[in-house]
Amino acid sequence: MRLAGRAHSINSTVRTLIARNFNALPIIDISALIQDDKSSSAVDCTAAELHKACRDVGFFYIKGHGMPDAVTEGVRREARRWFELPASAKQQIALGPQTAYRGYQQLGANVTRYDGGFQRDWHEAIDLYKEETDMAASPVHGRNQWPHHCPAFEGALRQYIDGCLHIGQAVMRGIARGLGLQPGYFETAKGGSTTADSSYWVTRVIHYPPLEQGAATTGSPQAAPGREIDRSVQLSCGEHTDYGLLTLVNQDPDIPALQVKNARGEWISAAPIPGTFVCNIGDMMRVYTNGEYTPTLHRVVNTDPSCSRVSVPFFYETSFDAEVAPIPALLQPGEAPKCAPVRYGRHLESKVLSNFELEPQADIVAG
Ligand SMILES: O=C(O)CCC(=O)C(=O)O
Ligand SMILES: [Fe+2]
Repeated sequence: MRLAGRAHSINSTVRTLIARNFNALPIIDISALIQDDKSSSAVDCTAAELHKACRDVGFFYIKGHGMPDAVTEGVRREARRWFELPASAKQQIALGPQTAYRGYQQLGANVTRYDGGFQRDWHEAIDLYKEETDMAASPVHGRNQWPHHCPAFEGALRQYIDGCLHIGQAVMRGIARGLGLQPGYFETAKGGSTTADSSYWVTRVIHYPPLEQGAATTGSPQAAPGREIDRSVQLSCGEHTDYGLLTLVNQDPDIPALQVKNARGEWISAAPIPGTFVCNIGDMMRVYTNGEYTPTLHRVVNTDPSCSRVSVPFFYETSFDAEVAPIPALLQPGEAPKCAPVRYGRHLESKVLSNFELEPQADIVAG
């Protein structure tokens, strides 16, 4: 791994393409990182595993993360109850530009854009973001719309977010170490701040009904005339990469729905494994590593005809204002940066502002 020096014996793009022919996702025990024993050789081994997984797959499971099952299961159980509420109750915290895109998105409001159009994703969700103090600085800055009328759900969510921040920080320290950087690199690299408190975060609580319901509404005349793509396969969530550093996915057991694309174009199942999170790296890691780590396309297809699925992805990010650029120490002598610098918050805004088609859809009844 990096700690022993970085031998670029073959062109890194060629190597990435060869390596990305994965058929399964690695499972990595991160308990040494959670214990934060800086001198432990177990930490070095874990860092090496993370490096290989980020470079060759972009996805991996983590176990030994320390979050009790009661927390991961509790947040999904309370979410499921909340999504069973009548549509009118859920719409009380509806998201839109006026709520800084925080709150409830009804079924089909989230879209995946393709050349020439978009397809509605067949899910409903609650979106929460870190609350920044300067509300005027961004269209996504604002107060969250917590499900106040369900205290058990709100409590479970807050506990879950605290735990995910801790796990995200530990995994990013391992990734930094695997790259041969100081373990705290992704904290100190954040626009001059030196505390983990500057990490931005996003969480999305998602409910995916079985897809049969969705198929009937694809191409409906009420939906954005002329622009919706009539694709034969309705997806729960269309293919995409994530926007930031690291995603942790807490998903319902027994319902394989998350799929990850390998270099041969095959969709590999990231089926649930009890006690684990599925993790993946996002767009910012490509820039930081000058393309050595690339985010992997993934999608969600809930093919179970009888069960809806709940997942609660947590996105552990760099600070909102971070100027993300290839890390000089990761460049080979004479290697030019090929990834243009990007400000994380601007990247997030551009994605969030194009994620939704919020006009009323007369044919879709959520709840
Ligand atoms: O629900 C899942 O398993 C993953 C969802 C996802 O990819 C996302 O929200 O970015
Ligand atoms: Fe994703």
